Order: sequence, then C-alpha cells, then structure tokens
Amino acid sequence: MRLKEYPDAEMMMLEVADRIASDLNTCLMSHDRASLSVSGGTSPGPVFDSLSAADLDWSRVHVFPNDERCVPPGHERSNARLIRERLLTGRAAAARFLPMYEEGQTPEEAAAAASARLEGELPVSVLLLGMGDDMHTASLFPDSPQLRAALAPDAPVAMAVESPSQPEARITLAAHVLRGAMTTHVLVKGRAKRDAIERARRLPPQEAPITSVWDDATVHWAEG
Ligand SMILES: O=C1O[C@H](COP(=O)(O)O)[C@@H](O)[C@H](O)[C@H]1O
Repeated sequence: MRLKEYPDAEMMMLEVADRIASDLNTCLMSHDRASLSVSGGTSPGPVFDSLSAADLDWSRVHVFPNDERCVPPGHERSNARLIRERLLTGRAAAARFLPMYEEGQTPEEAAAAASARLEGELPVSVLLLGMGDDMHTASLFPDSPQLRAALAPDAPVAMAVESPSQPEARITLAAHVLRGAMTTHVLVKGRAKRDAIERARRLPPQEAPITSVWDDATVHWAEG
C-alpha cells in the first residue's frame, strides 16, 4: 500500500479525479472499454464533480458502485443516486451505469443479478474505494456475519450482506473482485480515518477488511 498525503482535501479530490481520468484514458488506449467501480457514502462527491468533466471517451466506460444499500434508487442513502447525480453528468453522462440493486428485489435476488451483470466487466479497470472509521471498505464490515464468505477467494462477484451497525441490507463486491482491479485508489479524509489506517496495518482482514484489498492500492489522505 502506498500512502499519499495532501495539504488539504480540495487538492486531494482534484488530484484523485485527475488520476482516475488518466487511468481510464490509459486503459481505453488498449481496450475497447474500461470499467470504473466507485465508492458511495459521504466522501467521493467532490471527486465525482471534477471527474464528470474529464475529457475522455465516456461512451466506452462502464460505471458501477463498489456496493449498494438496499434502498429505493431515489433514497438519500442510495449510492446509485449519488453516482447518477454527481458523476454521470456533463461529459460522463455518456457512460453506461450498471446498478447493483433495483427496487422490489430481495438482497439475494439483487446480488445474484448483479453478479451476472458484472461478471463480464471484470477485472475492474479502475477502482475507487472509500473506508469507514471501522476499517470497512465497500460493504465489507468487520461485524458482518457474511464477512468471512465475502473474503473467500471463491465468493460470488456480488453478495448480499448485513451489519448490525447499518440500517439496511447491502450488496457488495467480494474482496477478490476488489483485489483483482487493475488500478486501485482509496479515498480517505479526516483524522479519525488516518488513525484507522494505522490500526489497520496491524490487523487481519477479519478485523480490518480494508487490508484485504489495499496491497496494490494508493491510499490518498487529507485531514480536512
Ligand atoms: O457505507 C459506505 O461506506 C464507505 C465509506 O463511506 P464514507 O461515508 O465514510 O466515505 C463507502 O466507501 C461505501 O461505498 C459506502 O457504501
């Protein structure tokens, strides 16, 4: 894992957006299309704002979340909603979006459909992950009963998971799918998460799921 520190969050968001655009362009030079899997939650909005204006052939980019909360697509906690509103606008509106959850599906149905839909998109060309204070990434939560299965090398592409700390069921890409990405960036903001990075270095994936996917990643951090 490479840790890159920035003097402020604004600079970090711009540089991460630039790096992702450059990674996508490089991929598109030698492939018909590129896949971009992005985090949800509270952190990546400013990266999306900048990335959505990037000059690249978005019509050849397929975008999907790392994970999804099983809520309706217009819900304020929907990762798809954040991606549609902040990333898939401007130039990036030409990208194809592949959702992980559709209203009315059970989590298990959504996970099976997402696995089938995303299998042909692998390996992920460019992966943007986030990380919580509890060292979860995507929806790989340390207190999830399904974590062991989601960390297994033979896990399905996408899995239905729960966490006692979360209000709804989730769909998450399995750890081996995240680990298999061609380029990985982890976006981390704030002092509490910096402390979490240091704690995670000494812990196994069962306690710090981020460590199961960050070996080849660049972790971008700014205090605020
Ligand atoms: O619940 C989630 O949490 C992580 C971290 O989110 P943040 O709000 O602390 O930035 C995020 O990466 C994941 O996609 C999301 O569903």
